[in-house]
Amino acid sequence: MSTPSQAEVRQAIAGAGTIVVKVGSSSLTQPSGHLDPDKLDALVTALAHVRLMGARVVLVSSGAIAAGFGPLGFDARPSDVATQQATAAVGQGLLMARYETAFGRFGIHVGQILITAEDTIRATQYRNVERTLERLLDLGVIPIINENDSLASNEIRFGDNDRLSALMANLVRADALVLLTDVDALYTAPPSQPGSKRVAYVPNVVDALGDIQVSGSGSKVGTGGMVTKLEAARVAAVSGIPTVLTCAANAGPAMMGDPVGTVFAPVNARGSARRLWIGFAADPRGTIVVDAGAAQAIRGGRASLLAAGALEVHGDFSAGDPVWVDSESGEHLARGLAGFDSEEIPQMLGRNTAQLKRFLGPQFAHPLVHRDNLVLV
Ligand SMILES: Nc1ncnc2c1ncn2[C@@H]1O[C@H](COP(=O)(O)OP(=O)(O)O)[C@@H](O)[C@H]1O
Ligand SMILES: N[C@@H](CCC(=O)OP(=O)(O)O)C(=O)O
Repeated sequence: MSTPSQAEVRQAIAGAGTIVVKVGSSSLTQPSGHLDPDKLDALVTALAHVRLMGARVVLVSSGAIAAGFGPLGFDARPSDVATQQATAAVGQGLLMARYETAFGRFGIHVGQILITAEDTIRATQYRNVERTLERLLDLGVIPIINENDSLASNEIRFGDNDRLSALMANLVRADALVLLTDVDALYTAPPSQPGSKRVAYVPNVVDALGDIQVSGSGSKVGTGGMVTKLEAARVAAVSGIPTVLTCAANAGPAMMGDPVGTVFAPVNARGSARRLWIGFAADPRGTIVVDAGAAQAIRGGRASLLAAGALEVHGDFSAGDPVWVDSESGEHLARGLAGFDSEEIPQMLGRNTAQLKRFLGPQFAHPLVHRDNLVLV
């Protein structure tokens, strides 16, 4: 795929039929960290215009914790996980009530989807989310997505809505991803550093960022800073989706293709959404180590991982969980969804399909990871 020009990428964003917009807590809050209804209203106005012009819009919105801590009587955003989760449970409803009223002024309905990594990694649940979003968009509704903070545990959370928004863009096969934050663009260094310059165009976010310095969140309320936004732009780019990153006040112009913020070109043609999801959505729970023959077959890109080529299994996982597939030297070859629980695998190691069937039963005569669930890294 040849690299498009900046103008072409901006044009593609302006013409997007389906658009995923992510807004961070820092763009919805006052300096004190509390939710700012005026900022929320201004964002809704920009999104409503795009929706009323015919685009399908998905909003990934942070802000549940920001909306919840004031009403609960806290002076600042809580820092321990349990209080954050409780605060998000209170704030999410308040946040949605604001969105419902604000979009209601334009006659637009919203629908809430709260999601955890765990919910979506298994094929059936992934398909359910996909189907629900599709139907909501067909109905003209704006789905509003947030991580299900109250259910997600530290180990399994997406961790930040930047990455979640890129995965959602992939899942709904969006034509553009819009990342809205409290800076107007990506800079060559954190904007507080003297001499940092705006970057208007990133033609290849996968390998052309060596000279950009990024840091974590600059605000009291945001979580991932520029690091997770670049990760989101990367996931979108390899999914074939262009991204624009700018401040919430520029949402309208950014979606019209005006020269604001930073645009990131797609670096791949669109791949299978499901396989990309396996590659990015969740952290592997274990590892299956394979011999040289299996490693070669997997690198070829079309083989399932058979027990005959597997040497060791590490970790505690269930069938359907994501796992690493590693070479004997410890190199990650692929990510995949395990076909068996980790405790079932040791007895299968090194056995061919006929042996598995004869000694363990026909239910074991299947790949450890089927090729449809295997993604090279
Ligand atoms: N190179 C950079 N260019 C722009 N912003 C940067 C850079 N490095 C770090 N940042 C910081 O990232 C912050 C945005 O991230 P964050 O606070 O997590 O926002 P959000 O709540 O929108 O997710 C900015 O306020 C800025 O301080
Ligand atoms: N899910 C959390 C926000 C998590 C998050 O990614 O925040 P941010 O970095 O502001 O986009 C909430 O709603 O408060």
